Amino acid sequence: MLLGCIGDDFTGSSDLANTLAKGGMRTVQYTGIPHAPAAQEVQAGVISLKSRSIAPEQAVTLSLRALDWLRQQGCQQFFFKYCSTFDSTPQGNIGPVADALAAALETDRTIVCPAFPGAGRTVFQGHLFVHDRLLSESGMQNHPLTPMTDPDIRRWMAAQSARPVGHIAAETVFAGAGAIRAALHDAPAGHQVVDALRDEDLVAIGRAARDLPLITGGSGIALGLPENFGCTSGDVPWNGQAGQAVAMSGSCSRATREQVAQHAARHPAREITADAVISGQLALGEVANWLMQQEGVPLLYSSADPDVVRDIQTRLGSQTASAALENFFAETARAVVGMGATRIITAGGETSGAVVERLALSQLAIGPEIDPGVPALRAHPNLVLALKSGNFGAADFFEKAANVLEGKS
Ligand SMILES: Nc1ncnc2c1ncn2[C@@H]1O[C@H](COP(=O)(O)OP(=O)(O)O)[C@@H](O)[C@H]1O
Ligand SMILES: O=C(O)[C@@H](O)C(=O)COP(=O)(O)O
Repeated sequence: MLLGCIGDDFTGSSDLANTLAKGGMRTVQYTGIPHAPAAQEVQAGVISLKSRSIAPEQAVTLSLRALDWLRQQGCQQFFFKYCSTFDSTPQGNIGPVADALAAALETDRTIVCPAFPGAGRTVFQGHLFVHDRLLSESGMQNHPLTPMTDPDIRRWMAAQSARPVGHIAAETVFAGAGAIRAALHDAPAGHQVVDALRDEDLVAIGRAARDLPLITGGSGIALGLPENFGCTSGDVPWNGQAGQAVAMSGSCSRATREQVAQHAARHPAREITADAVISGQLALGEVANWLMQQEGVPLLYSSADPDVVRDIQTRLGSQTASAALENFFAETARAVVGMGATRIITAGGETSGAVVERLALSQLAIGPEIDPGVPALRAHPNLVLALKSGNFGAADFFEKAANVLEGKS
């Protein structure tokens, strides 16, 4: 293994694995820290953790254990993947995990770059934009677990990290890999937030980061990495999977809410609420049966508007509401797979993590891209998945994913 990656959630990890696989690296996504060595042919290993919204010290412990395993596989470079909308709180977990990984790798400098222009995320003057809005006005200020209320990544990172936070500005990035490498070399020790507006900026940053032991960022920054290892892009093979498809959405992000509305107009869809789950009104077996009996691509969703989420969180507490819903989706996924569902589509990082952990899948092979940042994944000969990041995908994502998983594009 050449490149060892640690993703702080499952959708983000599949996003990164997608970029590396498209870049020609033989990539595997591991669900949690593997118990056995990697297969010999794997060049990039992406360990998915559900560490974005847990206590910082737990996230650090898990990430260091993942690092140990990746080091044992012989990796030459390490990548800490977080969200392109920098999902975190002033306590973490990006800063504490980046600090701990840098300390373990005995490196005094690394880069911080959530940019992903293909999905509309750019960093300029140290500020993160989602399309033409600042992060804090993009809808991410209403995220149920990690509301992003400050678009200045230097300030948000500095709140979380014990290390100094610097900045490499767009003018330097536009001057190319040599200029970025020199800026990294001359910068004082610490984390450098790097501006990036275009894919070519990310490729230049990737080239400049060739000798850094640790890189941190969104999947965009991985665009330039396969080339550093002599890999060139190629087609990702896929055998379609027939059988029952089931979609589940626990994401309340803006893009997902649109996808849910569009899907519900054409396919069977059923809403669940935290109240119904917690009060025990909702019978898991009945919901699973309903999903398995539907035609088309049935969707189970809790996705709701910010005012509805705020009301539930005020009454129940955000952790209680999230845990109840994540657990219900995970148990439902286990039930429908037990009943023969072969294509599972989930929306939302935490939601997807809960589902994949409950399905006890050890690793996922990377297939073709469904929409930017979302690959088709094969868990085993009878089960394929798509794990959609909350804000990714076109309005018809669920139907499109079911088709790509089936081998119809
Ligand atoms: N209606 C709702 N009310 C409160 N919390 C919700 C609701 N629907 C989903 N959630 C919770 O919000 C969180 C959404 O996070 P996640 O699944 O990571 O989505 P995203 O990828 O959009 O961030 C999950 O913990 C989920 O259980
Ligand atoms: O970088 C991204 O935006 C994604 O890869 C990602 O991490 C998304 O996380 P969720 O929106 O929580 O699914």
